[in-house]
Amino acid sequence: MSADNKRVPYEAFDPEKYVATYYSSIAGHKEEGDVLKFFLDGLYEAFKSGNITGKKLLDVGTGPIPNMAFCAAPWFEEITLSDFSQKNLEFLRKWKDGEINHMGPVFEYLLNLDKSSSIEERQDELRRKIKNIVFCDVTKPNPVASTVVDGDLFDAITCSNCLEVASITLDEYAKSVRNLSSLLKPGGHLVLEGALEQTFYRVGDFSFKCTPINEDQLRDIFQKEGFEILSLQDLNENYTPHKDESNYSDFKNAFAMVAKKVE
Ligand SMILES: C[S@@+](CC[C@H](N)C(=O)[O-])C[C@H]1O[C@@H](n2cnc3c(N)ncnc32)[C@H](O)[C@@H]1O
Repeated sequence: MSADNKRVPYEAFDPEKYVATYYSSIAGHKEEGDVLKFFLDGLYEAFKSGNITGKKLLDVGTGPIPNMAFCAAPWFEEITLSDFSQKNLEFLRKWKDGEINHMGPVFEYLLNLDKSSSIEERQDELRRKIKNIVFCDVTKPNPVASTVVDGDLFDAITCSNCLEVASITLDEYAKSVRNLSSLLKPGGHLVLEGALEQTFYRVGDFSFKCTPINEDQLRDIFQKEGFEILSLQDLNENYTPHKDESNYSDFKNAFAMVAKKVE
């Protein structure tokens, strides 16, 4: 674990509690409004056209949940999942080996939108295409050093609810964007989702600090770091908002963004 991240005690992140709190049903946690549905709809929208495609995909800060990779899998040959927490990496390996099947409600919801094939087929495809499950620290240059050999960069990166929790200041957030960008081919896509103006979120008894970034700051950072923003949605009136009083997190809004690294 890096020195800087000692202040981010990710050994306290309990994958089972996280899944039980935020992903046990498509309604998500009752204090969070419709944010899970919004994130999943955003993923479906990003990938449904097939325009985001290529050989190698990296998912950053996967946590115990490969939902972004699930939507991307039909369009890529090789997938790398990554996370800072060894507990999450172990959890993902167990899921890939078929020892855990915790993704039912999320996969069902996504397949209902795209009506392509059965959950079993899509889950098998994803498990087969996942080639690496590796440690990642987005706050460091070359965040997944072990998987980028001879400058063979990724065609696309997906990342949800990670950048704002991996950093505490906007400067750190911008550095993490730069670090991610260094892994992406020019012209490659980034599909990013997350919380806006969130200062903490809780897993079990543990409260994790976040950078309370807003939409203008987000746009500004990505444009300065050499991305063209192709789409940026936030929670609109179609979704139930987050409760004002919540023990679990304090986000004011959420976003789903597709951006392209300028060539
Ligand atoms: C709120 S969870 C999000 C998990 C999943 N992507 C989702 O959307 O539900 C945040 C994740 O970011 C990971 N994380 C925290 N700091 C990180 C860092 N410096 N580099 C990479 N991942 C990090 C945590 O281990 C955790 O799995």
